[in-house]
Amino acid sequence: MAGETISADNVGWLDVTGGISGDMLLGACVDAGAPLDVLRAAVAALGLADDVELAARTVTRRGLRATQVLVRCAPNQPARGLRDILGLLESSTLAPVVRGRAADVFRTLGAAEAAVHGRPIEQVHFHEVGALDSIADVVCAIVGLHALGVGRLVCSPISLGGGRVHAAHGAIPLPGPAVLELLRASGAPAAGGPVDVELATPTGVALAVTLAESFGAMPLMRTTAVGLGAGGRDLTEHPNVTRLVVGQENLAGAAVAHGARHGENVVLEANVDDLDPRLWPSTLAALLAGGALDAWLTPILMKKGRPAHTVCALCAPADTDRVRDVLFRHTSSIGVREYVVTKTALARRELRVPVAGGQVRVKVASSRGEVVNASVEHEDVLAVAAARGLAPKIVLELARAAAAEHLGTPAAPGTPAARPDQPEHT
Ligand SMILES: O=C([S-])c1cc(C(=O)S)c[n+]([C@@H]2O[C@H](COP(=O)(O)O)[C@@H](O)[C@H]2O)c1
Ligand code: NI
Repeated sequence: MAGETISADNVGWLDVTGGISGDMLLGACVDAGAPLDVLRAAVAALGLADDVELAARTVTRRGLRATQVLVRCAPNQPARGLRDILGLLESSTLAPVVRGRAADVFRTLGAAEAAVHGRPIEQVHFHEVGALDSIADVVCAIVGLHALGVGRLVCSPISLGGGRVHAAHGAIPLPGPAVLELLRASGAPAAGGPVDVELATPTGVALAVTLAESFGAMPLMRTTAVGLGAGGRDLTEHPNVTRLVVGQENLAGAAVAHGARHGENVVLEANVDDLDPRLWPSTLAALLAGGALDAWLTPILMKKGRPAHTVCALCAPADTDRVRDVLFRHTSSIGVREYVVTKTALARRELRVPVAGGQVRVKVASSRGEVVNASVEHEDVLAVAAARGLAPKIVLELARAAAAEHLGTPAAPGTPAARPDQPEHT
């Protein structure tokens, strides 16, 4: 795994309406095509090859074929806290990206346990979670997703189940305290039921809320692989499986040709004719602070000939509730329209160009492999201008010219044909 280059061009949709645990996600990855040997190599990279054995078998759950991954561990393992687990990851030869994501999952879980038990995170005991099988589950699920090329993960709402589970400290009500805290902290959508057994474990939920970029329905994709990971039980009412759907997001021929990515966002909007106009700037700022990717105002003429504004906010589906709350809190509107929009985003990269002794970032966008836009980061222009005592317009022109020279493109509009002389200053 060490030093391995991982391609992450695919999107993954995790259907956890049948529940999620660490080993169910692992089963879904293997079922979707992640080679078991790659996962075993990850265990070896952790230095645990002698202690953890992975096996996979085909099972049926409510008539559905699925893969169950069995993680067998050497007995008499020491109790491990967050520091031990992070140390294990740090001293491994796993790829840095895998180490980092696994550490994120355990920190998320540690924070939830700390909150639930009212202890500092360093003193948290991971009860069952600290066992080797959970460490293997987390690391191998992350490696499995990477082996499938999943760069972006979307997750369905989580089915939690219900009833009680018998754990180290006795019977605990479900959803368990750690799961509830993970849900509270992440804002992930979840519901109890539909059966009275534990469908979502702390490790499974920590993986979902840490790795998923957003929650919702299956995103627009061209499906290339489907994997079903089995839980331990074949319930009579409900298939106890986690499903993983892997696919390509670059759907439309045009988008593929442009090297662009599709994504789904939500637009929330309302027509408002009675808000004190001095409140609009703070409203737009609050929308952005509340999670909106963009927020804007359009002057309109409303019914009854009233001059008014349409306030719009664009956000990720997972942020819709928060952004809607801001709209209601900051405007006088008592209703909001919402619709899902798709977006084609060109491939982009960041360039840093030296300008007047400083550095300015430039966002370079390409279509069909050709650079079509180079956008200078204005905050950097202002910073360099302030540091060097120059007018921002001079720094902007220098940055555009430097970017054009670096990219071998004609100077962007607004860039002078010849570079202005570097002003002297002491
Ligand atoms: O033993 C205790 S105290 C205990 C606490 C909690 C909390 O939510 S706090 C949960 N559990 C149960 O342990 C297993 C762990 O599953 P993993 O797959 O996440 O390791 C699960 O059944 C939890 O509900 C135990
Ligand atoms: Ni606990």
